[in-house]
Amino acid sequence: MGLGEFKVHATAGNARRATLMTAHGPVQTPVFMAVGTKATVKAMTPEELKDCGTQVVLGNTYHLHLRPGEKTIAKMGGLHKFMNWHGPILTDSGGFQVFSLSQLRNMSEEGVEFRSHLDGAKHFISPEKSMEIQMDLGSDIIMAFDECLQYPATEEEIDKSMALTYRWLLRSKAAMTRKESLLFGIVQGGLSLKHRLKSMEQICSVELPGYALGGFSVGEPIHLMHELLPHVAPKMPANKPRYLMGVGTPTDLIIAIDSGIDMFDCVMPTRVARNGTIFTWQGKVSIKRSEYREDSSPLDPECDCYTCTNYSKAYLRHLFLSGEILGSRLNTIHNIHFYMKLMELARKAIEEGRWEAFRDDCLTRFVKK
Ligand SMILES: CC#C[C@H]1NC(N)=Nc2cc3[nH]c(NC)nc3cc21
Ligand SMILES: [Zn+2]
Repeated sequence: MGLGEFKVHATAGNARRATLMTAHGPVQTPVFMAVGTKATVKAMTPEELKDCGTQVVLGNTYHLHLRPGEKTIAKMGGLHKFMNWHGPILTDSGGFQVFSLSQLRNMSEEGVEFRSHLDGAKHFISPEKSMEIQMDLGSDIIMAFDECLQYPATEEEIDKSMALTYRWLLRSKAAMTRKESLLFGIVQGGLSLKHRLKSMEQICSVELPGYALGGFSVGEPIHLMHELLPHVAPKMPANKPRYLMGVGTPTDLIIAIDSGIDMFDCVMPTRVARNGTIFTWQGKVSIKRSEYREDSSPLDPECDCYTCTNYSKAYLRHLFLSGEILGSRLNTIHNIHFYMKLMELARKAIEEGRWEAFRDDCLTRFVKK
């Protein structure tokens, strides 16, 4: 397969089993991508990530630009070498983080001037600067620089923001000159089907190796996303990967795959693991519960991860209550393994013509508790 080629091997309704070829190897989809915002997936080594079935790790332009700086990472051989992760890396463009993390100073056609949330220093990011940062990092999949509107917003504000995001996509494409990298556009439009379809028309009119849906899971009731997805995702180019940004729970992933989404990322499995919430095939487990005080069983009897193979709920509860670092590590290993196993089984179910049954079984299992 050539760089950027997206080959669909099997379908089940809107669900697809495909392969995307990147400069650091093939990505089997549907895929869940582990979030490594500051050049690390928190509490896990790259070897542990690989052992859990991780294919793609996410990095972030905003955070890495502020610290340690993309020029430093470039001098150290690029982000793959710097973090010792030699599989595909996708980097977000910084738009979302500037709007959600920094003290926003000044928005213009040119770009965004903002103050660092770390030290208040002034920075400026534009489509060209975002592309330069992501190319310096050596990213395999580069996200276009988009304007991330805060919701709720008026019709006029949404239209204006979509038009700016479109103009910034054209500038991103012109500035992304690294031939090993794949540039993905980002469809905006909030929760209005009319605006989503209009943004999709604009963004997908630009020839690109992949397209993302942004602007969900930014605080809106998740059922609105579930209702919108079947009307939007299947209308995106069928021969290109579709990436749903920042989503989601195991239930969200199954529903989105059923609507035709191929790629996902979410901080949830790693974040909630550190807070003692464990995803299992029987629903969620809160390890701090007193019922687990002398429970010798693993987190999930149906899981074969390192944590479930070697440790009891009693021990993991003890580590959590004691605030031990090992507790975060073992819980994260399990949650990441769970998400990767869920994607592996989804890929097999689509390949083997069992998707509908697998989908329904998951939705029943995950709704408990
Ligand atoms: C509006 C918009 C938008 C999207 N734009 C870019 N560049 N990154 C994103 C990252 C996200 N993470 C989450 N949820 C945690 N929603 C996201 C949406 C975006
Ligand atoms: Zn496990």
